[in-house]
Amino acid sequence: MALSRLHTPCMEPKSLSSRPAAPLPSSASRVPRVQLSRRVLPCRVLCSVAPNQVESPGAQSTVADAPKKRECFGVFCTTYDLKAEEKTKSWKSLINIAVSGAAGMISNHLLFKLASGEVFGPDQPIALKLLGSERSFQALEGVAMELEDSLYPLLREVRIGMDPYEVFQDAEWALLIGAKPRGPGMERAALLDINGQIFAEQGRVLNAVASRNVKVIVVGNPCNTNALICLKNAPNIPAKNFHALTRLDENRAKCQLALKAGVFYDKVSNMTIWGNHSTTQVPDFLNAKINGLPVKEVITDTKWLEEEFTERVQKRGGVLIQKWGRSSAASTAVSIVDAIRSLVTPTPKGDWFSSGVYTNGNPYGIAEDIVFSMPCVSKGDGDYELAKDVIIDDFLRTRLKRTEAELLAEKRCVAHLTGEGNAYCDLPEDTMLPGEQ
Ligand SMILES: NC(=O)c1ccc[n+]([C@@H]2O[C@H](COP(=O)([O-])OP(=O)(O)OC[C@H]3O[C@@H](n4cnc5c(N)ncnc54)[C@H](O)[C@@H]3O)[C@@H](O)[C@H]2O)c1
Repeated sequence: MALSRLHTPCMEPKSLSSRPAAPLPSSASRVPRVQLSRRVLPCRVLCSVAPNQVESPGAQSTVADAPKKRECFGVFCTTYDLKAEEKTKSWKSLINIAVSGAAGMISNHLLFKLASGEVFGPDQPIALKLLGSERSFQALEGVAMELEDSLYPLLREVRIGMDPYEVFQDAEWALLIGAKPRGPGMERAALLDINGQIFAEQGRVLNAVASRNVKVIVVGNPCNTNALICLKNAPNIPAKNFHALTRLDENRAKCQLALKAGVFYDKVSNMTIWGNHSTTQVPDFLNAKINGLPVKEVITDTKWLEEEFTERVQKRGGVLIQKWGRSSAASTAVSIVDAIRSLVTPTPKGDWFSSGVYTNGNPYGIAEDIVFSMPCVSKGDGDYELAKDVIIDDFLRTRLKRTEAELLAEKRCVAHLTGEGNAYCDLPEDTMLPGEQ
C-alpha cells in the first residue's frame, strides 16, 4: 500500500487554533498562518486539487469510498491547500518517523513530543507511522485520535498499522519501543529469545523497505542485544545507524552527581554510561565533569562514587517502580528525545553523550561486534563519532569487562537470530534490566 505524501490542510487563512503553535522561523512567519491553522475544511467535498498541490492517495477518494481507505488516519487524510512557493520558503521536507509499541506507555509521552516540534525543530513537519500489535490496535486508534485532537501544526500525517512492511516503508527514523516485558519467573534467556525474534523481523523489514539511511533507536529490552539482532538482519543499512537507548541511564547518573555535589544538573557533563542497559552498566565518574572539573575533584567521597552512586543509577528504575507502581515512561520518552536531539544537533564542544552503538574499531579496547554503550559526539547530521580523550583506569576497566562479558554471553545466546549458528546460552548471571526488581 502506498504511503500518503505531504499534504497540507485545506483551510481558512486565519489561524483558529486555540493552542500556541511552535515558534516559526522568520520565513514562515511571513507566510499567512494558512499552513499552520488547523481549521480544516472537508477537502474531499469542498476543495478541488490545484496543480501545485501534492495530495495523498487518501485524498483522491470520494466520500463514499473513504471508510475503506486506511492509508492515513482521520483528519490526516485531508488534502491541504499549500502553494509550492510557500512550501519551499517555510517548511523543510517531511520526515517519516516509524514508532513500534506505539500504544504503550513510553510512546504515549513520546509521540506528543515528536508532534510538538521539540525534537526535530519548529520548521520540521513530520509523518508518524505507528506500529501496533493485534492486541493493541484499538488502543492505537485511541492514540491517533488524541494526536488529531491535539491540533499540532507540524504533524502532517499519522498512519497506524500492524504490518511492519507498510509502517516502516521509507522510514527515516525508526523508534523501536514495542517489546514483551519479562514475566514473573521468566529467565533472561527466554526474554532474549522472545524479544529477539521481534527485532530480527523488524531488522529484515527495515532492510527491505526503510530509507537506506534510516536511524534506528532500539528501546525495547534487552535493548543492546535487540539492537545487535536488528542490525544483523539489516545488512543493507549501515550498522552505525543502530542505537540502543542508554540515555535514560545517563540522565539518571547526571542527576545523582548533581544532587551529591549540590549543583544543578546542567553543570554535569561528559557523562558516559558504558556497556549494557542492565544492572551491569557502568556509569563513569572518572571522565565525567562538574562545572568543567573532574568529578573526583568535586566529590571527594570515593566510597560513595564507587559503591552508592553506581548502584543508585543501576537500580533507579526498580526503585521507581516500587514507588510509582509502573515503569518509567515519561522520563524514558524524554531520554529518547535527548538521544535523537544529540544526533540532529551538534554536540557542545568538549562534551559527549552516551549511546549503545555497534563496536567496530573502537579505541577503548572493547570487544568488537556487539552493541555497547560508549561516549559519542555528533556534528548534528544524524551521524556520530566516538569521543576521544577518554581515560580508563583499572577500576573502570574491571567494570567494563563485566558488562562486556554479559553482552558477549547475550550474543552467544541469540546466535540463531543473528545468522551466526546455534545459540549457546551461558549468561554469567541472570542480571536484571534496570527496571526489574
Ligand atoms: N532502554 C531503556 O532505557 C528503556 C526504559 C524503559 C523501558 N524500556 C523498554 O521499553 C519497552 C516498552 O516499554 P513500555 O513501558 O512502553 O511498555 P508497554 O507494555 O506499555 O508498551 C509496549 C507496547 O508494545 C506493543 N508490542 C508488543 N510487541 C510488539 C510488536 N512485536 N510490535 C509492535 N508492538 C508491540 C504492546 O502491545 C504494547 O502496546 C519495554 O521493553 C521496556 O522494558 C526501555
